[in-house]
Amino acid sequence: MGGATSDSGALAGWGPGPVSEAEAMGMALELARRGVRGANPLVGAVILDPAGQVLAHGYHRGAGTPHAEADALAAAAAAGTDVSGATMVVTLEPCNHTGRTGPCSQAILAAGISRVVYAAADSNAEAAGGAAALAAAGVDAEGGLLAAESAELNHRWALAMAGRRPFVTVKTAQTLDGRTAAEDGTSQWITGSAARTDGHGIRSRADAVVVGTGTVLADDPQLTARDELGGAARRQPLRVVVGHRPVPDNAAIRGTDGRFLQLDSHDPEVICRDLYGRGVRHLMVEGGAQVASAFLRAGLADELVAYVAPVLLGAGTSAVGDLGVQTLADASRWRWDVTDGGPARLVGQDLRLRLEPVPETGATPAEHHLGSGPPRMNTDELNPPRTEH
Ligand SMILES: NC(=O)C1=CN([C@@H]2O[C@H](COP(=O)(O)OP(=O)(O)OC[C@H]3O[C@@H](n4cnc5c(N)ncnc54)[C@H](OP(=O)(O)O)[C@@H]3O)[C@@H](O)[C@H]2O)C=CC1
Ligand SMILES: Nc1c(N[C@@H]2O[C@H](COP(=O)(O)O)[C@@H](O)[C@H]2O)[nH]c(=O)[nH]c1=O
Repeated sequence: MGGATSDSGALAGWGPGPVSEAEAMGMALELARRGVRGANPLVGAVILDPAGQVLAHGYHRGAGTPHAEADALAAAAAAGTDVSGATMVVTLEPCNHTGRTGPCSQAILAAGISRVVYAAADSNAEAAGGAAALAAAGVDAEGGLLAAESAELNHRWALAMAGRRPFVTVKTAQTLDGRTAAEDGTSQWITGSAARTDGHGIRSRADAVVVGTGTVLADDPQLTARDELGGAARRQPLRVVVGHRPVPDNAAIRGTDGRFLQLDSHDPEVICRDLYGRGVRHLMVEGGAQVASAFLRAGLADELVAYVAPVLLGAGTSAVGDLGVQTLADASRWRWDVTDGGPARLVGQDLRLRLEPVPETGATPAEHHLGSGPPRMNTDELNPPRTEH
């Protein structure tokens, strides 16, 4: 029986023969890395027949889209592949709750999967319990295979979950010399329309977008998510202003849809706690420099997305302000994020860079990325360039 895949590309780098569960987990981790960061963890799944042949695979494409297990099951169903009696190898414990999608534990049971091998347990209390539910229904559920690799992939997401705060993406649009505005405060536009549309893609995935009063008074931003033609995206974030000064009654950010909020605080922890209480699980910080720096100083930046324009200003506002770093040894160090098509991509005329904080384990970025798991797939083939989000 032929294997089904959720992508047009096959699992490049892996031969057609049977694989072990550990090798399948390696595949699932590579699939997970295709996903996009945000409110949900990156997850990949591979379905094996009893002989170890790959029947189907899938991954999670971000909040609101099918989970990896559902994606793999859908791929199998679309190909007419019977997965009853098969093994689901997945990088995260299957969820047991109805969020924006249904519980994976139920989908797995309905498909007749008889064994589930997962890597890391789900640290999201709202979704956990899938393994126990599966075991109670007679499925052979086993956790822990390559758990460290899976946990490492989602280390910042897990930190956010444990802290009961949103996953935070800090986005900047900057010049080659790291400026986000000219000396007179003008900043529209540093990056081109393609990069701005890409940034709107993050807005539409995020639950809330935050700027400081300085940005509101300087730019009068709309802060809505819009497509390349300026049309409203289907999903709109809550528009949040932080700071003491009042937001003018006629400010564009107020809009007319009621999705506007001002928080009279300078403290990122307070802001995160408040927004989490309002259901915000992915927060995008759009600046300006003072607010972005405050999140960085507080260790509350889980992802950095920098759009770098081929422009020099020589003076003006720096993308980030004082981080309390006096000497190089104290520098805030980041690593390139290899997920979601890779850390660097040309978007129109601008370069989009994506980074994540180095986990505090002492391992080097290379050690983190390469891990010590089973043989790896060809990442180039797994990460085809994507043109939009
Ligand atoms: N290219 C880009 O990516 C972007 C560029 N910009 C540009 O940046 C400039 C504005 O920068 P900036 O003034 O830094 O803008 P901010 O949006 O960071 O606003 C700063 C103000 O926010 C309030 N505030 C809230 N939290 C904090 C905090 N933790 N620390 C300090 N202040 C806080 C304070 O005002 P209060 O007294 O009211 O409390 C402060 O004066 C503009 O020229 C704008 O065009 C802005 C965003 C993105
Ligand atoms: N200048 C600048 C950005 N600036 C950010 O976008 C906000 C304006 O959003 P809106 O009014 O919705 O179009 C502005 O206040 C600031 O937060 N973004 C970018 O992608 N590229 C740019 O060159």
